[in-house]
Amino acid sequence: FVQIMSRKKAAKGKGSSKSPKASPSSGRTGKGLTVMLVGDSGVGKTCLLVRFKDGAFLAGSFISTVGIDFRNKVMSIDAVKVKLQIWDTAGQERFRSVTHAYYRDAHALLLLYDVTNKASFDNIRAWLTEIHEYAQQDVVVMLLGNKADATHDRAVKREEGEKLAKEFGVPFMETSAKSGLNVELAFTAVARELKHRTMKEPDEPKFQLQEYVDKEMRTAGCCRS
Ligand SMILES: Nc1nc2c(ncn2[C@@H]2O[C@H](COP(=O)(O)OP(=O)(O)OP(=O)(O)O)[C@@H](O)[C@H]2O)c(=O)[nH]1
Ligand SMILES: [Mg+2]
Repeated sequence: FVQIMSRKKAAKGKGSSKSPKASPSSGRTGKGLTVMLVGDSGVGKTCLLVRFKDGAFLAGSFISTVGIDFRNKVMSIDAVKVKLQIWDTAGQERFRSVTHAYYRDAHALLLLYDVTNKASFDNIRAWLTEIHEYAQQDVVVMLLGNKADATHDRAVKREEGEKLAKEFGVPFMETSAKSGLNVELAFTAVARELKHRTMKEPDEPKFQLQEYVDKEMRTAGCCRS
């Protein structure tokens, strides 16, 4: 198996996990929780990750990810440190077979479409089929409508995203890598869900991901960023 890295990472080589070899075989063996970003090319997966990791937005020219890229981030959830290993996949069709190899080791998937690109939304069904085929049955999936800041170019209504998510029984929210809207929340929500699963007390009620997300958004007012 040949490791392919994005050009950006190859050039910079900083901030990424030291050993991408840890995957795909050891995703469930103490390497932390693995969260994989999937969705069409250009929907903003890399930007979402960079926003989450570095708090910055990559404006300017679009550098499409080649193969797969890795970033680690430690989060503190209820005073417990949770290590997330985040896999940023290439959305381009020609890298699909690379991505397939990683699905089974992912604990959570953030599935993105671009609210300004109807085709990326229409492809969500195909992505869900692919997930069903390659990922673990108990994988946590969350649907994200990214680029929510781009009001003038919007092509997919928030309600459409909500409806699709409901149909497939997955939690949903709109995000923006540009403004930062819900970026932290998206990762926190899946990390919480995964933490609950691994450290479950016998009497503890099941963690309700969508309820948590809705509550967090309410308490943050209309525009959490
Ligand atoms: N307005 C706006 N633009 C965004 C946002 N997120 C990403 N973009 C832009 O969308 C383009 C694609 O972003 P990327 O993050 O590189 O897309 P990707 O999903 O990683 O694409 P692949 O690596 O090819 O799969 C870039 O030009 C970004 O500047 C967002 O939240 N709002
Ligand atoms: Mg990318």
